[in-house]
Amino acid sequence: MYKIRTLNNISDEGLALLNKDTYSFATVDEEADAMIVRSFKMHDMNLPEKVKIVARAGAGVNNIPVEKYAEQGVVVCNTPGANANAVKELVVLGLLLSSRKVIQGIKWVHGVNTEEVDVSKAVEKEKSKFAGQELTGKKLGVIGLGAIGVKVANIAISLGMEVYGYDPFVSIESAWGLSSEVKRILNIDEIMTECDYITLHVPLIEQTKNLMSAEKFALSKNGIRLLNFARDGLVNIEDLKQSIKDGKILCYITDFPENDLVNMENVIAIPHLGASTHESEENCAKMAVSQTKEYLENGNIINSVNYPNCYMGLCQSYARIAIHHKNVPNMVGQISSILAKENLNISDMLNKSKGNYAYTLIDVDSEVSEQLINDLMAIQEVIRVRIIKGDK
Ligand SMILES: NC(=O)c1ccc[n+]([C@@H]2O[C@H](COP(=O)([O-])OP(=O)(O)OC[C@H]3O[C@@H](n4cnc5c(N)ncnc54)[C@H](O)[C@@H]3O)[C@@H](O)[C@H]2O)c1
Ligand SMILES: O=C(O)[C@H](O)COP(=O)(O)O
Repeated sequence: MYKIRTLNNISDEGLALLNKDTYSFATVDEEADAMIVRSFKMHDMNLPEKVKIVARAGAGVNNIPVEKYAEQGVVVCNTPGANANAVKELVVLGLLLSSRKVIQGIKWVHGVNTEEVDVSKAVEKEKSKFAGQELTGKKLGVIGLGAIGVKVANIAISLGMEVYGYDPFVSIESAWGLSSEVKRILNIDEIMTECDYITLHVPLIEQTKNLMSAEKFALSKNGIRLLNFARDGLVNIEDLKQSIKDGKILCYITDFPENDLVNMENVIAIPHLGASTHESEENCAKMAVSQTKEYLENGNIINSVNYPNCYMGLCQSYARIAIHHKNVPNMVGQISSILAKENLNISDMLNKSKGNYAYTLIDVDSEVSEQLINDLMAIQEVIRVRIIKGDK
């Protein structure tokens, strides 16, 4: 029986995939074999040793100490693309809200004193205050062409925008999905100088902190619209405030409100609703739960951000040995000589690495002794060893 701990509300449709004969819910952290999380900040948490996998039902993993967990032999996975459509749709709304004074107009309508004023007449008098601009023909810069950036770029093309895309690490899959009408930009400064609208779709990592700062705003035209549906921390808030005052930024629309921005003119702050649709929550939860099951039951790693993806299907031998270790030379040699010493026959094997960490899956034809597990754990670079019962 495996115990699952949820650190945020996770969609019931996803949790329903946890069959009751094999899974139950942990009420305290210490009981958990796996944790399923959305934006709960795990950095200050002491992760109990029993936890083997953390599944992020969503994209961003900056709330999880990914490297530290790798060192503890804990797999962290996310659900790439599962909420991309929901975010894309909100970005379209962001483009429109930053172009048309709809929010200001609605506020004005709600403020009309209908005891004294005929609103239908007042509308025609006042509406000129709320005139905006159209998207068609304007230039949009998309920074980050992953699951979300590609969808945003493509829909902007169909809205008649001229789209500039910047992503020095774009994947082949993303490149295949991108409209050929998107102009590939190799230097982010060109996005700043050319575009009327800029939208951010990169992860928050050390290299992207303060990606948008005074130096970049200095390059932009006056009156641009900046959309941030990716993360706070990507935009330097002090520099942003100054650029709004200077008229460089006509509208900053963000999914990540911060105290300094909440009541600022020309800022539209949304309470982190990018992924909050029924469909996206269901998609993310189903993916996170399936990946958790695959790892706990079969040792297979899918969509991991700190260990290599590794898939050997179901174990059709006697048992499967799953070994988390450092990515250093001679690990496979050391592991297989321990198996040979115990006269254990290998029927299938996979070894993969990602950065400083590696993972080896070995299917064996007979029982794995406690001694063998201890011998494997005694290898200095081995972090965790798990035995999974096979079909035979
Ligand atoms: N508002 C929300 O609710 C919401 C929902 C989902 C994701 N997000 C945020 O959006 C981010 C992107 O999500 P995604 O699903 O598209 O992720 P993704 O991993 O599919 O795409 C991220 C892209 O950013 C690119 N990138 C990395 N560093 C870069 C840099 N310095 N310059 C330019 N490009 C760079 C990568 O190559 C990749 O193509 C997530 O990391 C998360 O922070 C927010
Ligand atoms: O990175 C993400 O997937 C989004 O920011 C969504 O976060 P949430 O699951 O907390 O809504």
